[in-house]
Amino acid sequence: MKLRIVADDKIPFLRGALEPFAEVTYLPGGAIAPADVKNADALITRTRTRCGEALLAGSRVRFIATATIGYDHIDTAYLRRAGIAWRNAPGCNAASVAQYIGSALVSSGVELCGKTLGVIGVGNVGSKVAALGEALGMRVLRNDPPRAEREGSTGFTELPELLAEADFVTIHTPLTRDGAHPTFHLCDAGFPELMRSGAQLFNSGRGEVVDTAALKAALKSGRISAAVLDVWENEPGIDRELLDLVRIGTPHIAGYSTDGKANGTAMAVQAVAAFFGIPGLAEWRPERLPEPETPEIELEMGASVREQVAQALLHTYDIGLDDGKLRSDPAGFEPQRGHYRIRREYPAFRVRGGRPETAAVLKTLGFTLLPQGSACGG
Ligand SMILES: NC(=O)c1ccc[n+]([C@@H]2O[C@H](COP(=O)([O-])OP(=O)(O)OC[C@H]3O[C@@H](n4cnc5c(N)ncnc54)[C@H](O)[C@@H]3O)[C@@H](O)[C@H]2O)c1
Ligand SMILES: O=C(O)[C@H](O)[C@H](O)COP(=O)(O)O
Repeated sequence: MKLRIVADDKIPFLRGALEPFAEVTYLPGGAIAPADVKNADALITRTRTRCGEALLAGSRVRFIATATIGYDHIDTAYLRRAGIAWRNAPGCNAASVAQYIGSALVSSGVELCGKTLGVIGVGNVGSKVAALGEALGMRVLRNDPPRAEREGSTGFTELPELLAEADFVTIHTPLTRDGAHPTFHLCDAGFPELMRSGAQLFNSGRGEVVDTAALKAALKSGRISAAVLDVWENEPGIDRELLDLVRIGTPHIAGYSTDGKANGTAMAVQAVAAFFGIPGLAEWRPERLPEPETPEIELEMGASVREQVAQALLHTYDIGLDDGKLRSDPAGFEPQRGHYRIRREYPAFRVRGGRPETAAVLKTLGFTLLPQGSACGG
């Protein structure tokens, strides 16, 4: 008998991949109910399907693949008890989040070179964000107590010191509520008090890592000068007053590059194939990603290095577009995610005409450099 798989209908590139081997039912992630999964062997999910006892008790599900990095929607303790195996997609959209942070930084209007970037949570995403900061000429401080415990403290900074020194603080931890270093409300009322005056706070980890009331108070008092939020407590019912207070607010799309989505889908398909012993899918990937609308960037002659780098980064990802859409329709949080545009990462773009220093930065970030005056695509 064919395998039965229930999959979230908003996972791009998935349709067709497993159909030769399985009967696949596509459903809206947030609406997947016990009756839908009762006779399924496997689920392929996103963050919108809460995978715990309420959904899975009495089902025949043996495997869950989530096409996402985060897995706080999965009750791993229950799955262990129930004998259900699971996989996430580590690193799949890390470069996408770094692209998001790149646009958040260059759109701040601040001269970044020489400023300090504090990265909290230095895993797949945080490491890429740290590398981006260094490519932009920033001094980078890294805070990651679990890593510091495992690897030794060299290269890591204690949180109070990071907060005292960073001009930009960016959060990239998972959401955890127990263990030695829980992150739930890591940014509480005391956190802004430790931040350097004039500093900005970015959160693209999980909304619940930041206490909404504390952040609102800190923004109102000016203790934190500006915030960029991609993730929120209680999504999609976000706090409208907080949205009004932040410099940039987006509907949890930092990881939504087309490349990141394709990676997540590929890792989920490969995980299902490995678990059930399906042949021929160990290297499966979506065939070809759509090209960016305008893959070539002609940098403005005479512009400064800072302006040219900002032009290139914002060309690949215009963060203001997502901010504008959310502000004009905060209730459209989920539809804006569900119908997200094609957004390619830096390596899908070719640049021409930059200053040598600009070219060096963009090359480090993965852009292709075109010689001056070369033919299209040449
Ligand atoms: N906004 C988005 O679209 C988006 C996209 C991808 C990931 N995420 C979120 O970002 C998180 C991080 O992703 P990742 O791929 O880097 O995960 P990861 O597991 O590779 O890295 C997380 C790091 O955080 C560290 N950490 C844990 N607790 C900490 C604490 N209390 N203080 C400081 N550091 C701590 C861990 O040691 C680890 O190194 C995910 O769990 C997910 O919730 C959001
Ligand atoms: O954890 C992740 O990978 C990201 O937060 C991801 O962008 C979540 O996307 P979703 O499953 O909510 O579409």
